[in-house]
Amino acid sequence: MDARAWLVYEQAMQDDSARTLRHTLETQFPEVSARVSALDVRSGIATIILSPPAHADGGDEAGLRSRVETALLALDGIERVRVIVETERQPAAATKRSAPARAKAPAGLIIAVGSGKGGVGKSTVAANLAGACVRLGLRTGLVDADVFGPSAPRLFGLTDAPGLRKTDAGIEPLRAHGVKLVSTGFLVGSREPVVWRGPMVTGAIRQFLTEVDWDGGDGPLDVLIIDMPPGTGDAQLAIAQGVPISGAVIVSTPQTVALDDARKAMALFERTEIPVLGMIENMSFFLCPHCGEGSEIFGRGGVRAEAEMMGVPFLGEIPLHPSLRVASDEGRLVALEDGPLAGAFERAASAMLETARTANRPAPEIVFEG
Ligand SMILES: Nc1ncnc2c1ncn2[C@@H]1O[C@H](COP(=O)(O)OP(=O)(O)OP(=O)(O)O)[C@@H](O)[C@H]1O
Repeated sequence: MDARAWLVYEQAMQDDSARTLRHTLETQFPEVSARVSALDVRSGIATIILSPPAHADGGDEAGLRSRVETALLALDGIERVRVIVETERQPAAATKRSAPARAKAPAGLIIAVGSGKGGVGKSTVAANLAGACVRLGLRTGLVDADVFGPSAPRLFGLTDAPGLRKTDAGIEPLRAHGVKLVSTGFLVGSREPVVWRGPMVTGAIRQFLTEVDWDGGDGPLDVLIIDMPPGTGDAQLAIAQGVPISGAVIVSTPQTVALDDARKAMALFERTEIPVLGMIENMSFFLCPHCGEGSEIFGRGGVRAEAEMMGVPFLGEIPLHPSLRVASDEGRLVALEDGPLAGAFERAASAMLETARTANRPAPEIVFEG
């Protein structure tokens, strides 16, 4: 099966699982089914977003959630169930949300990291670019905006984290490897649920960009990286309207199928007037963990050629290396360790920051004399 056929097959399987899940809820938990505002199944993980319970006291919400989880876990192909319950917004917060959203920038530079298709390593690269920024001495934050497939808890070793809290100053980010971060992955199991309302994808992103206390007394962030969700442009629109975004970085592998999709991702950013800062080639070449030799198995250089063709900067190449996958699974950032991968991420991050700073520098004022 070629890569495209595989993706079609995978999508069909996901749709099938989502249908089975929906049917189970409708037949076994009609009261829950009526409250589903979003449902998604990906890689065996089911995410269900529920609107708030009808009664103010919530009834036995915890018991209900646990019965739903048990029933869904019994279904074929479901390995984990995440139930997120929205809570009603306070009137004051609602007023704040309708105020001009572009008022306050959460960081000096805000950089979205996107890709055309899943599995090219976008989240791994985004997390390690954040790590490289910390290594460069910058106050760094990361928004994991992939609502249905959050990766930050795993990549930052925070799968058992207690969950996000909301204080008077705003949502308190978690912290790992020197990076402040928020993710919907931290909402599940949260003891004090974050107030959550509105369409899930755009609502979550807007809230993460405008209601998080990134400063927390440490000073404002220098750079905020947004790990973008895959999609049709809703997320791009949400960030474009929410904050003064510096630009987007596109991660791609060198294969033709990935490059085709990267081009589409670029078009989505451009449509929402987010400048594309450049492209990064991930899994550029295989770096042998034994001899240190590189083998160009996927056709290294494809992304550089694509970037040149599209007229955007090429920001760097990250080799395919088993230690990167191992570190990611163990919640470590290779960008903060020693070795060739750290060097590759540092070079890519420096190029990204330089391009972002140039793109955000105000044009020189020309004064005509006489
Ligand atoms: N350069 C690399 N070398 C080795 N493994 C890598 C590399 N980049 C990513 N990986 C591994 O590839 C897998 C996919 O990476 P990741 O989850 O970051 O992709 P993604 O594009 O964000 O996918 P999705 O959109 O599906 O979440 C992970 O197991 C990750 O550890």
